[in-house]
Amino acid sequence: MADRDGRSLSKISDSAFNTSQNHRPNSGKITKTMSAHQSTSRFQILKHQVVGKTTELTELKKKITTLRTRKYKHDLQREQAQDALERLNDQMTLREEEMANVEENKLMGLKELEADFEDKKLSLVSKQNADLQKKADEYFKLAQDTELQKQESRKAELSHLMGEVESLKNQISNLPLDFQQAINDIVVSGDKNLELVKKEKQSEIMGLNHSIEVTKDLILEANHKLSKVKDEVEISIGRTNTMELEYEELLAQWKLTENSCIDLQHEIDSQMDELKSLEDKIAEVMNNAEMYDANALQMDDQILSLENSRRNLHGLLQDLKGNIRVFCRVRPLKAEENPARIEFAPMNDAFKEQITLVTEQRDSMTGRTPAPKPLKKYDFGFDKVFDESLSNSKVYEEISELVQSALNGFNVCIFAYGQTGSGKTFTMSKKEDGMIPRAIRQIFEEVSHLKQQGWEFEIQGQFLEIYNETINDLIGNTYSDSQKHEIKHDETLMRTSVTGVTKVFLDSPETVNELLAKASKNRFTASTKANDKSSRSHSLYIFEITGHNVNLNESTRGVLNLVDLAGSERFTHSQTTGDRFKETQAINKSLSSLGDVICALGANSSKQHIPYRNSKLTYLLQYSLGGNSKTLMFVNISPAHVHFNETLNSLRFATKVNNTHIGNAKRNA
Ligand SMILES: Nc1ncnc2c1ncn2[C@@H]1O[C@H](COP(=O)(O)OP(=O)(O)OP(=O)(O)O)[C@@H](O)[C@H]1O
Repeated sequence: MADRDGRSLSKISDSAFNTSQNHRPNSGKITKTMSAHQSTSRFQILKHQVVGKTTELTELKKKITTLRTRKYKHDLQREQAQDALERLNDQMTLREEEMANVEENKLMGLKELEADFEDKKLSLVSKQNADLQKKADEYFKLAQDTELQKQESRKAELSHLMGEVESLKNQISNLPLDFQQAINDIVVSGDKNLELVKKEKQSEIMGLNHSIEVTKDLILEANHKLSKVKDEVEISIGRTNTMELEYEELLAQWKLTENSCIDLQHEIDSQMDELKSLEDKIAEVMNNAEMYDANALQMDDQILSLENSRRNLHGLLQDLKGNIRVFCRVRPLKAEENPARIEFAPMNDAFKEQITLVTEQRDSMTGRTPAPKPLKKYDFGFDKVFDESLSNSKVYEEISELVQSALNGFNVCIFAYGQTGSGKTFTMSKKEDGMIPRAIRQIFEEVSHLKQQGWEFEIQGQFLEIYNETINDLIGNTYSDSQKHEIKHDETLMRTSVTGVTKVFLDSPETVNELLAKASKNRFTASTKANDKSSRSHSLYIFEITGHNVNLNESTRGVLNLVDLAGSERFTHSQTTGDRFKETQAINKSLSSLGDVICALGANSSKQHIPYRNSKLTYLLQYSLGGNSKTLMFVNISPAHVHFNETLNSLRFATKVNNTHIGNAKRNA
């Protein structure tokens, strides 16, 4: 209830109570607990960050391991490919060597064959020549021997010898032919042998050629495989290069990551330190909080008792100010109005604010001011005087305590009194700015504030008007002049109700504003039908506020009546008959009844009859005008000189009200 206290006691100077409210230990406890909560939530955030960073680190490590495995596999493949290449190179070298050997063998075989053939040929020829020579030598020797023998027996045997020689000659002639034949045979057989050897060697050569062809095919195949392997090796080398680049990139990335991991680790470490110190602080705060909780319980009791004192002090302050107060408000002169104006000379004294009406003494016949200008002054004193420069917000500052009283369980009546056009509606109902919208906002703000201190409030509203002593419901679905609404009083509970008038539960300023708009629309519709009736009807906005506090075991019920009265102007000649006369009569009756009731209440005699029944207005407000209530009347006045008399009358009526002192107000039970 600090605001309640603050607001109600702000007017009391040197109020140590107010100061102690602002520094009460309970608020300290809340601050420390909040700081403990903040530390805890900061700790949670840091923890969350640490978990996130650790996960990131693990992911990066996994990625690096995968890449390392991939690199290792590629390296292995590359090495295998290089081995295969080397093996193929070796095979190829072997094959080439084999092929060279085969070629060499072939040439050597051929050379051997040729040499063999030549040797055999030469030995055969020399052998035949030697045989031939030998035979020739033998035959020559034989011939010589025979010659010698024949010389002896030549003659005898000449013929025989001659025959024999002849036959021998034949034999000799025949001998070379055989011999030739034999040589020929030997050559033919040598050739045949040579052919056979050749054929043999040729078939060997063909076999060798075939194996050379096979070897060539193998070499071709090996070359083909080799180029394939080379291609693969090229690809593999390309891949390896890419992978090496990738690997280097990853390595750089890994380095960076490692660095950021290190930074992160540092950050984590420092955050962990921070967390640790926060945890220590939290533990300390929690310890303190427990201590504060214990103190808080004690404080709560003190607050409850202070709250009671505050309420009593607030009541006392209101009593000191008097239960009926009058605020005078002067509206600005309108542009379209005659510039001739009443002069006001406001001045303050210790208890009242003074307003002095200064007017020229005019000649009643000519209406002109005779020279020199004699001035006439009328002095009035009210609780407050607001000059035309003051805004509604300034005015509201002065009434907010009264509105607060309704929440504290008092009946409050705030009237706006004055002639038509003097600023009553501007003061009371101006959209969002008037006393009614401002009071609504304050009530709902206070209700939500007091909720924290265990107060639960219920607000109900009735919006109605009194025109020609007839009550109309301004927010019912069937606004109609003909509908009869009766005022009922419960004398035991001191409560008033009006039959058939809509009573709504109000749960937000928005709901109230919607209803105010509806009420104003209904008034406007009716006023256009009935020749500006709105100026000649009283509009009443009644808020019933009930509250209960379980902690204090206390209940309150206050009624806030906000009333925009009908124009207070007197009869004019044009109003002596017809509806206007009736209207004016009804307004005058109700306004003078209001004055009479207030005066009777001020007479302060228990036996004094209070004429509530003299008008619907006073009868309806019976329980809100008595000693149990607080009343504020705005007297709205115009500065236009043309309204001088009405202004004077308004100020006189207000003075009558202001001079009344009704006993101390009591809260409703
Ligand atoms: N304090 C003010 N500052 C500026 N303008 C004002 C002020 N008071 C009244 N007015 C203006 O004066 C005119 C008359 O005011 P308003 O309608 O509030 O008078 P009223 O007394 O309620 O009249 P009625 O009895 O006809 O309802 C309006 O145009 C209003 O805007």
